[in-house]
Amino acid sequence: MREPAPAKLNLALHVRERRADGYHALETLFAFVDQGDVVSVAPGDGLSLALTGPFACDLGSGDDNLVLRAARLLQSQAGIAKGAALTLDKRLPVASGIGGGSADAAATLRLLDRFWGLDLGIEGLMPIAAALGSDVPACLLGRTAIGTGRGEHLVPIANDLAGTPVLIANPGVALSTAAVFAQWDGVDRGALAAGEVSDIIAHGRNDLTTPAQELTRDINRLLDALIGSGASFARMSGSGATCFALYESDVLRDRASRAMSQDHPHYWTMACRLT
Ligand SMILES: C[C@](O)(CO)[C@H](O)COP(=O)(O)OP(=O)(O)OC[C@H]1O[C@@H](n2ccc(N)nc2=O)[C@H](O)[C@@H]1O
Ligand SMILES: Nc1ncnc2c1ncn2[C@@H]1O[C@H](COP(=O)(O)OP(=O)(O)OP(=O)(O)O)[C@@H](O)[C@H]1O
Repeated sequence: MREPAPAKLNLALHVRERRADGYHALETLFAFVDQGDVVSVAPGDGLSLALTGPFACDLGSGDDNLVLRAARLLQSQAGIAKGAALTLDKRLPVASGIGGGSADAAATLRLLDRFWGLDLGIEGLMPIAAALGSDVPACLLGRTAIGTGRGEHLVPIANDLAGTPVLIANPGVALSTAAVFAQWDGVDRGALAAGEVSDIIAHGRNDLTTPAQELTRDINRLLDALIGSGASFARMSGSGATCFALYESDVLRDRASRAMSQDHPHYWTMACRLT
């Protein structure tokens, strides 16, 4: 049994306030693409995790892996002692702003809900997701949505840009989410616009871009390369350093992808579509 863990994008991310609990109040437009990690499960005694895929070497398969944390939390919340032999095919770069770990945790919850026959559904799994991380509820829902609070209050929205060709690129730099938030200057630059996804993006920002750029100059270089590649739009996702670009056609996107691999051979790229 397998479950996709699609990459998450923050099409816009407005940071409004530093809260007393150390988190930041956000307004963000979450969206997903048609590619990402994959979590699969087979019968097993106890809980175990095996890692495969291009980024397996950047992660441990120990207790702190979000797949095992999600499985353990679900086991204890459901009051069951069933086992699971889990495999994570790690295709997304780690600590890169596209929610890889959050997507894996969410996919694990959906997968084990079926595998263990718990039938909690998305609604029943939501509190467990929120306990695992700010992005896990959005990844559990897996639909275009406006997120508020620390990202866990979600309102789904129809995506007028569904199917749009996307190129996602990372300069090969891992950024700590906490370190990027710590660089935010405390200035509230205003709410998300109302309207369709395309309106929200056009009038939106990623307020973590400048903080992330203070930690790595590669983001400026990557955004310039994407904008110069024929994209109709480019922005950083989450706390970076991954950026995404939207294209008017597959041909333009694929040409940009080839140019990026030639000009920046050490960058990681993924050609995909908004869902
Ligand atoms: C940047 C985003 O990816 C945008 O969707 C998320 O806000 C981050 O979500 P995440 O990686 O699931 O983050 P968590 O694991 O919950 O938190 C990691 C750290 O990021 C900071 N953090 C996270 C979320 C938030 N709303 N405010 C924060 O200040 C906190 O220092 C926290 O200790
Ligand atoms: N399965 C996993 N995949 C990725 N990271 C994991 C996983 N399990 C634990 N982690 C840890 O979680 C941290 C954040 O990883 P993740 O890839 O979710 O960050 P991110 O892409 O910046 O996510 P976000 O956009 O939600 O901030 C990493 O430092 C990593 O060590």
